[in-house]
Amino acid sequence: MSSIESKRVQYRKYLERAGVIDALSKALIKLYEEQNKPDDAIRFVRKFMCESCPDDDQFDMMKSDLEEANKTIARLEQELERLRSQIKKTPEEIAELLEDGFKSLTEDEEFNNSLLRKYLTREVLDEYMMTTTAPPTEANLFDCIQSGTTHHDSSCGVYAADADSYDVFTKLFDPIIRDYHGQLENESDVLQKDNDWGNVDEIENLDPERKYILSARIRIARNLDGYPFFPKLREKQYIEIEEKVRGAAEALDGELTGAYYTMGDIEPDIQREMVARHILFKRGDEFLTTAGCYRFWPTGRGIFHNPAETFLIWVNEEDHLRIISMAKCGDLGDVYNRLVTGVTELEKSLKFARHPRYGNITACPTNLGTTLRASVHIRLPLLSMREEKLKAMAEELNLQIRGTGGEHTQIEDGVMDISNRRRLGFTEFELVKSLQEGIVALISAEEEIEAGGGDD
Ligand SMILES: Nc1ncnc2c1ncn2[C@@H]1O[C@H](COP(=O)(O)OP(=O)(O)OP(=O)(O)O)[C@@H](O)[C@H]1O
Ligand SMILES: NC(=[NH2+])NCCC[C@H](N)C(=O)O
Repeated sequence: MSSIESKRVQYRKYLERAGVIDALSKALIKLYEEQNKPDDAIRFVRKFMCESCPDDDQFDMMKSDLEEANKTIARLEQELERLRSQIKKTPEEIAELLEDGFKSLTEDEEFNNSLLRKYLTREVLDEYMMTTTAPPTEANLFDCIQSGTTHHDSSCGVYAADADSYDVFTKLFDPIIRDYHGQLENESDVLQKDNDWGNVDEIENLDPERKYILSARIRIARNLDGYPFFPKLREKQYIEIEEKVRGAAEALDGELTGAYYTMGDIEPDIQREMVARHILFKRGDEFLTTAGCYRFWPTGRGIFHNPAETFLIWVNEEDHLRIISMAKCGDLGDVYNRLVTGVTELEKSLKFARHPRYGNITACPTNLGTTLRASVHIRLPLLSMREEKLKAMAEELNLQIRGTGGEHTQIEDGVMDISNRRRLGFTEFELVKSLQEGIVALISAEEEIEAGGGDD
């Protein structure tokens, strides 16, 4: 064997060992995580890593390959750190994190408009300092507010770590929910009644001449009963959820017939291309990252869609399911119809979580209730140049404006994403209808400006 070949053999062995260590360390960390002994895990893995390294002679032979080997080890170390940061914290550590987060949030003079900032008072913090949700999840307040205390520019700033979080930390969540959805005056016990899809035929094509609307989309979120939300999901649960949703989706028929693609099997280039075509979610939203949304990526994540790409299910993004209906035109009626059929079918085989007060339950309080966001990508060049007028109309019509790259993106070339802002306290039908009315009003305003008026 030539010395190069021999080096390669050694190097392969070395990498194999690194692979073994990698797998082993992950398993170990998880085991120790259960027992709340992170340091033992790290020590054990490091010791194992040393024992498994090639001896000195072998090391000499692989010197030229050491850079690669080091990268492998660095990746392993990084993985260890990543896992370590997820390991269960002591109540004292949690209290310290909460104090620090509260301090930095309340002392920030520049970014102070989040709902978290508005409702996280000293009293609320003290009351929940040592509280956790029910086992086995045992989420603490920090699991819910970590994103908002890190990103002071959040509009909301909280995510429920499990369904129980809404009840256990109610003095924080309830006012946030009622404020966001315009229900501050509503004292009733039930803020969201049963699903009510209404008369689907009343929803129409909003732009039959295809002058303004490029596409329409309605999505709802669902979470499976009995599982925590993304901040506390374990790797095994990600896989279980994916399996359940996949099974239910693959049983759909007619126009909804499609295939499931697990994220790990979608090439990165293809993923990027699907994101650019607005059909796939992206990884990396900073608010979600801090809340723990991308742990164990790409495990359990994926997408189901029909060949026409008009019916899609996102699996294990922000919620366990995002059920989506789309069309490359303004036919909101067609989109709504398909969504209703899809969710009705899925409900037959999946048990979705509901809250007695808030209805369909989601990780983010802004999505509770109907969980429905109906949107159009619309070109309104004249109105978009009149920013104040557009903003005032959106406010009046309860609409939200985003860029077409998704949430937290900017409007480009007069094309924007306009959707209903509220999701709770109204029926599904009322919200889609209100988006319909809002879009009709915006198109009329655009036409008025086109005709030389509308600048009052
Ligand atoms: N009407 C639409 N036509 C085509 N694509 C759309 C439409 N509305 C949204 N999208 C696309 O869907 C993707 C996800 O959008 P975005 O993240 O803003 O909202 P979402 O999926 O409703 O969830 P969330 O509100 O939780 O962020 C993006 O690629 C966005 O461009
Ligand atoms: N995808 C969402 N849930 N968006 C709404 C809120 C996003 C972010 N946490 C904020 O507070 O600004």
